[in-house]
Amino acid sequence: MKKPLLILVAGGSASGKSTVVTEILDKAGLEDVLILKHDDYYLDQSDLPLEVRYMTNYDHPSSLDNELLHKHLISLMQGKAIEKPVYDFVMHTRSKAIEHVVSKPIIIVEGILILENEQVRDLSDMNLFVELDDDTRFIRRMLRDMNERGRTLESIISQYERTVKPMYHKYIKPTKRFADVIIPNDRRHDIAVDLIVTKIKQILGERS
Ligand SMILES: Nc1ncnc2c1ncn2[C@@H]1O[C@H](COP(=O)(O)OP(=O)(O)O)[C@@H](O)[C@H]1O
Ligand SMILES: Nc1ccn([C@@H]2O[C@H](COP(=O)(O)O)[C@@H](O)[C@H]2O)c(=O)n1
Repeated sequence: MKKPLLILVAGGSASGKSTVVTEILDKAGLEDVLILKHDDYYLDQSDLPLEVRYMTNYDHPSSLDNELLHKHLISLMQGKAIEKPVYDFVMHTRSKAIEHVVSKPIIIVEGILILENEQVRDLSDMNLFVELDDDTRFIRRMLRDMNERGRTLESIISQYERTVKPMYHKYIKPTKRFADVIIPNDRRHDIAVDLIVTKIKQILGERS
């Protein structure tokens, strides 16, 4: 098996990381792709009471199990399968489920802090950063968290002010400097997507 192509996709919460990844894959006509969410690698907190878990700073690098992610990426890059944790956003911890995940020729990992860890960056072939202003991201996150993550408006606002916004500016935005391409999600970004698609095809061609 050829070495898989690893792409890391960072950007603030609700900046459009998943949406842009879908756009890239559709445009490239790529199907044999493994998409991993860094969110699944939040540390297990099942030993803590729920009230304490509510207060965890989920936008700080220390909330993520990068050691496990790194180990899993090494295995996947060697063509081996992994047993991946599955995160439960309602209970704020890992769920009891474990997912058996097989390696694919293209591996994409999305996450707010995916470009923060040097060991993970060292494995990557291409780093992308999706950019969107704070206000639009806040509105999109609010709608998503109420509809999909079981949150109240009050909890979304207080979490945003306490951790999401300050951590974005302290830890997430600075990782833009590690990006090969910055994708603006508040205006046309078809040129950025085309360049990325061309580069993916070039690397895959060289490896075949
Ligand atoms: N260009 C866009 N225009 C309008 N809505 C968008 C756009 N990009 C993403 N969204 C919406 O914003 C929300 C967050 O997008 P998503 O791709 O899930 O972000 P992320 O993966 O960064 O958290 C989703 O509801 C998505 O449909
Ligand atoms: N228990 C948790 C864990 C994480 N979050 C938030 O998720 C955001 C990252 O996910 P995106 O899909 O938005 O990139 C991050 O900003 C955390 O605040 C949470 O609310 N609860």
